Amino acid sequence: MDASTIQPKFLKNHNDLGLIAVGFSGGQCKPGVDAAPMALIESGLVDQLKDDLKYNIHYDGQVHAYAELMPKEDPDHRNMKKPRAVSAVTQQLSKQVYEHAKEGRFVLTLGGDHSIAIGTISGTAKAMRERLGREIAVIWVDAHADINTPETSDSGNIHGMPVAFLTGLATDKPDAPFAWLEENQRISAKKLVYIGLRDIDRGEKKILREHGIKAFSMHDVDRHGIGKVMDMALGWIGSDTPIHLSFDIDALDPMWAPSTGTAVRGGLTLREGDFIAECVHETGSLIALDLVEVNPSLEAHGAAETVRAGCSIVRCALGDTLL
Ligand SMILES: NC(=[NH2+])NCCC[C@H](N)C(=O)O
Ligand SMILES: [Mn+2]
Ligand SMILES: [Mn+2]
Repeated sequence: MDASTIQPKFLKNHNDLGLIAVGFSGGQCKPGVDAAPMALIESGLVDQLKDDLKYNIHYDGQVHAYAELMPKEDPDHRNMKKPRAVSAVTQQLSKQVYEHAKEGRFVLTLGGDHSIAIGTISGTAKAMRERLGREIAVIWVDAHADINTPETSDSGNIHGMPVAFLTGLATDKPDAPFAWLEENQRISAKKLVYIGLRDIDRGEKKILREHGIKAFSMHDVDRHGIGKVMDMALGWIGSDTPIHLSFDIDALDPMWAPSTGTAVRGGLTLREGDFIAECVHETGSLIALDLVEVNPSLEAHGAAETVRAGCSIVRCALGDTLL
């Protein structure tokens, strides 16, 4: 293994990487997803990035639980569960991501549940607008679309809503929890691409259709193969747009990643997941990666395997190659 030979197009220093460990589980109801960053790090991920892939890692050495930000009371708001906690954490995370991204560093965020993407993507979206005057594209790899609005969600879990807030399909009134999210922190629904979908709520299907959002479901992966799907996904984005990759481990089939809160059968193989990450890396446009929803406390016998799958995805996105 050696440092990647792909020249990054939108980063300042080839090998500078900002790492943020987010031990937050408040976007859904199952405890344990907050332990994922430590499990990923303990299994050697950071050392591999440093020693094998030669990244210069900027890491504060903490797993952020944001305990100091937790509200005393957090009643439901528009059917959302723990809205103030998720809002406070994502607002703070957005600033952390922005600080790294505006220095021109790659930003790697280890979650945590997928609600944290409200923080990560808003942070890179703002930084890329300010630093390069560009809008970012988002590749969302997931069994789920996570594009429920508070009103279409059955569960009220905010990890099923981040894309609605990030695209502005959902907004909050002034003084409401998500009022902090500003226009320059949002992304365009036209620059969003999904891969791996297979469990979409009825309201979400309507949203995807009505807004013409580009989505490659498992049906498309079966029909075309992952190679063709990646060509189409990256073709849609084009070669001059910074890419934020948000990877939910439940995109993988539970055979490879059983330890996750909302597992759905019929998913990607581990190789297909790695291949997606490799292809996005090869574009040279990748500026940030989220790895979310690993929950080592679920399906405990499969936890080590799930963590290993997560590490593998991260390494591939950061330029590790088979040969
Ligand atoms: N990030 C995730 N794993 N999201 C699962 C979302 C499941 C369901 N669509 C919901 O809104 O609750
Ligand atoms: Mn999911
Ligand atoms: Mn998700």
